[in-house]
Amino acid sequence: MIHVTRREHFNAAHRMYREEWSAEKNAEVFGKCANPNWHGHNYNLFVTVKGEVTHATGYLIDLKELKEIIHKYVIDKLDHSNINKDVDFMAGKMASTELLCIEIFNQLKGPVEAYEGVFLHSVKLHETENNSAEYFGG
Ligand SMILES: Nc1nc2c(c(=O)[nH]1)N=C([C@H](O)[C@H](O)COP(=O)(O)OP(=O)(O)OP(=O)(O)O)CN2
Repeated sequence: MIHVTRREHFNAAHRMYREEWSAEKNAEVFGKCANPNWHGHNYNLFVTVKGEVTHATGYLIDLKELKEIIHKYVIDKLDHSNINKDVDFMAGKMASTELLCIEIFNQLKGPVEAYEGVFLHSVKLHETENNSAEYFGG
């Protein structure tokens, strides 16, 4: 069993707030992240797949193909987007690092595992240099 990781990058805007809460409560819970002016992050995404190496190629999966999957299902939707407003798989969800990480995993699981013998192991998402979330499914 080998683990192979592809790193990707996207820029996106978001805001942490709940419509049903007052401005005061949003500010109390989310601090500067609730500011009505949207703010952006330079996100770094790490997608790890696992399985056995194919003898003939020495590959688990061609990383060019993994890149294309990540772009089609995730990056093309998120890059230069407003996560709260523009991204179909985040509709109705809080734009936190945790939920974004989980939903990216859910987007990628089917397309990655359409490759025989390839399994999605984890998705790790850095919102800032210091803040990240990692999801292993389930
Ligand atoms: N559990 C979570 N907590 C927070 C999240 C989150 O997604 N999940 N998000 C935020 C903010 O959106 C943002 O990530 C924090 O920004 P900031 O405090 O500026 O983070 P830095 O790493 O740049 O700041 P340092 O304190 O200088 O490390 C807040 N909480």
